[in-house]
Amino acid sequence: MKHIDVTCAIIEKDTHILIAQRSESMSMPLKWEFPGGKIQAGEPASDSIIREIREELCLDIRILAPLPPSTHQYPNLQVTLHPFVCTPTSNTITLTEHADHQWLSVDEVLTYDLAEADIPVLQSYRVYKQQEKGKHQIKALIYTT
Ligand SMILES: Nc1nc2c([nH]c(=O)n2[C@H]2C[C@H](O)[C@@H](COP(=O)(O)OP(=O)(O)OP(=O)(O)O)O2)c(=O)[nH]1
Repeated sequence: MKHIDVTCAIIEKDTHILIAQRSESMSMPLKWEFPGGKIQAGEPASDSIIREIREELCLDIRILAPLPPSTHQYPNLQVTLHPFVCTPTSNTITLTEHADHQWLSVDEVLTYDLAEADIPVLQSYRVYKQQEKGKHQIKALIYTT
């Protein structure tokens, strides 16, 4: 069974995150995903995601946090996704491979036809956001007491 390691970016802007639609000529045509791609031999995952987002979206990003890797078994392929929560550091998106992109709330993302491997990634992103919210509440408590 073929196994690949793939980085993907959950790019945040305000309260929305970006998903991209795979083109008809890609594998898993027209599925929606977090943009990214295969990690090259010897390449750190954090370098891979910055390279992939530059190549696919012509966008510069800064990594805010890694999320836990998640492995999914497709019928003929095993994919381990290495997700990173990111913020854009440049303004314009130009798609070089994908058919479309959308900025959406997490609830809206769930209504799109996502690649199956991305569902657990979205769940860990929800957990991450809850933890971040908790940290901010603790900080606010410390500064107001
Ligand atoms: N980039 C990305 N790929 C994903 C996600 N979820 C998911 O199952 N995949 C799969 C789709 C592809 O099989 C693989 C990523 O490889 P890739 O983006 O380099 O795809 P590709 O079309 O170049 O691959 P290939 O089949 O042409 O070799 O991982 C995701 O959120 N982001």
